[in-house]
Amino acid sequence: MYPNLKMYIGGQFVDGHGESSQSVMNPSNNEVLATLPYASESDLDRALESSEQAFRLWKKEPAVERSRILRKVAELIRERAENTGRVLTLEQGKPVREAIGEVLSCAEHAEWHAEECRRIYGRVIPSRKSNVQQTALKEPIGVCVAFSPWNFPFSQAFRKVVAAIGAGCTVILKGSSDTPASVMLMAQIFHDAGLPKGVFNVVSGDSGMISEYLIRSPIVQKISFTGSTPVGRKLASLAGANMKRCTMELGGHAPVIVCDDADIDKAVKDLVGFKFRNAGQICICPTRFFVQRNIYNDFVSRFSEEVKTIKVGCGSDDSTTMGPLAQSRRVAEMQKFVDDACQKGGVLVTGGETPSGAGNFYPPTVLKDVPDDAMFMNDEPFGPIAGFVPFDSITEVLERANQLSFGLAAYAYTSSVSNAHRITNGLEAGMVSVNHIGLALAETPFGGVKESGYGREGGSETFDSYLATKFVTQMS
Ligand SMILES: NC(=O)C1=CN([C@@H]2O[C@H](COP(=O)(O)OP(=O)(O)OC[C@H]3O[C@@H](n4cnc5c(N)ncnc54)[C@H](OP(=O)(O)O)[C@@H]3O)[C@@H](O)[C@H]2O)C=CC1
Ligand SMILES: O=C(O)CCCCC(=O)O
Repeated sequence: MYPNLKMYIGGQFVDGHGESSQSVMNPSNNEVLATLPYASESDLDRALESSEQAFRLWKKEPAVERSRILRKVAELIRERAENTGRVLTLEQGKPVREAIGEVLSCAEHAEWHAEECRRIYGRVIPSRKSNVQQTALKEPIGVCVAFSPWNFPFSQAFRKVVAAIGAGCTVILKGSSDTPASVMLMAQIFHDAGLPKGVFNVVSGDSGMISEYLIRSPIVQKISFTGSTPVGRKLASLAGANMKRCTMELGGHAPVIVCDDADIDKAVKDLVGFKFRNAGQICICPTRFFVQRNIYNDFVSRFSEEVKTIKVGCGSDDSTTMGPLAQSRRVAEMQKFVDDACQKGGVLVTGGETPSGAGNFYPPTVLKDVPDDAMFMNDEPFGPIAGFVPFDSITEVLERANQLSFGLAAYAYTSSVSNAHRITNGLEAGMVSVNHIGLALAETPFGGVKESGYGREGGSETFDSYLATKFVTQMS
């Protein structure tokens, strides 16, 4: 089931020539799945050269042809979703239904970009002289490099690749070392859809060496990264020093505001479902739960009762509703968040204890009365922990929700139009969802503000960072 791992360079699936190697682990049992190919500098040079050569032709490829290939990609994604999802679960751990859903969502991303890439319009600007024609052209910027994470190993990589290719750019992808098969199977789909060689390359190995080498290359025009804010800061600095354009999709610490006039049943169902999806390893995951004081205790107990229905287990088991954490190091991290919150006065309501045995399992955990100085309320837990605090007024809760340097997603539940208006206008976030969980669709912009990054993926903004505007004025 788990494939033999290769890189994809110049239209061929190849081994790495780097000296080191690394095992890819199964998070459900900590067993070795495969050995990760390690790129050498010469491998990276071949990826750079093939991308640069391919760009010379791909940038002139008519949009209708780019669109046709992306539609074929969507078709192949749907055909291969079951197998791709099951492989994704083996290396990342999420329940197989979630994994298949992640892969299928990329068929929608492919179709969105197939439609939108035919609407990359320039414009004619009325000139001051009758014999002068002024036009603003949109042109693909060139060879791009994408660094994608392990939490949504297929969809977070796909968002970058499909936008670059749809815009007429070429792209070198370095997926997470923990989840390499997902991006290799993605390369196979683009290959089988007839994408010309060199338009899409996949490399793997030492993240630090690869990013340093590629970002310093004069061939590369842009980078896109999804991952932690500390790594994002490092890559953005390197990109800045080398004058590369950047898209940064970084960490988050989403506040949830539940007003006393909310539909409690719906809020509990929605929020438990999304909080513990992917074992909470989602950058837009609801994390700090602010609940209005007069419904606080009732909400916490109803939320916790719902949490107890979650079935933790191996992602390949169809009855599992929450899998393990992707890496073993994250289990100790979770315990640190819980112990610190409790030592500082927080109350453990359910979960909160590291189980024994194989696999990176950690129970869905609910904390209440979490003090502001707790690690949990300041650093991104990126795991299956919900922390509750009461609030009294909208003014107070907006101040607390905006307190952190993160600004990715935020949520609110209220039946009051004026509360919804005040909250959506008052929150410092790139995305706000009110009375439902409605983010990360192909047709809607995805991205953050403050230290959650910049740039947008998806929506009508999706090609912006892969295009340059050329102004042409011509006297006849
Ligand atoms: N915004 C998001 O969607 C995501 C955010 N995160 C953040 O990361 C934190 C924990 O994940 P963890 O993996 O431990 O975090 P890291 O910051 O160590 O790694 C995050 C990602 O960045 C990559 N990476 C690390 N160093 C470099 C580098 N020098 N050059 C290029 N890529 C690099 C990693 O790839 P590799 O594994 O191959 O080294 C990994 O995919 C979470 O708390 C969360 O904040 C994580 C995933 C997704
Ligand atoms: O956490 C991220 O990297 C992106 C979240 C996407 C969520 C989704 O696709 O449903």
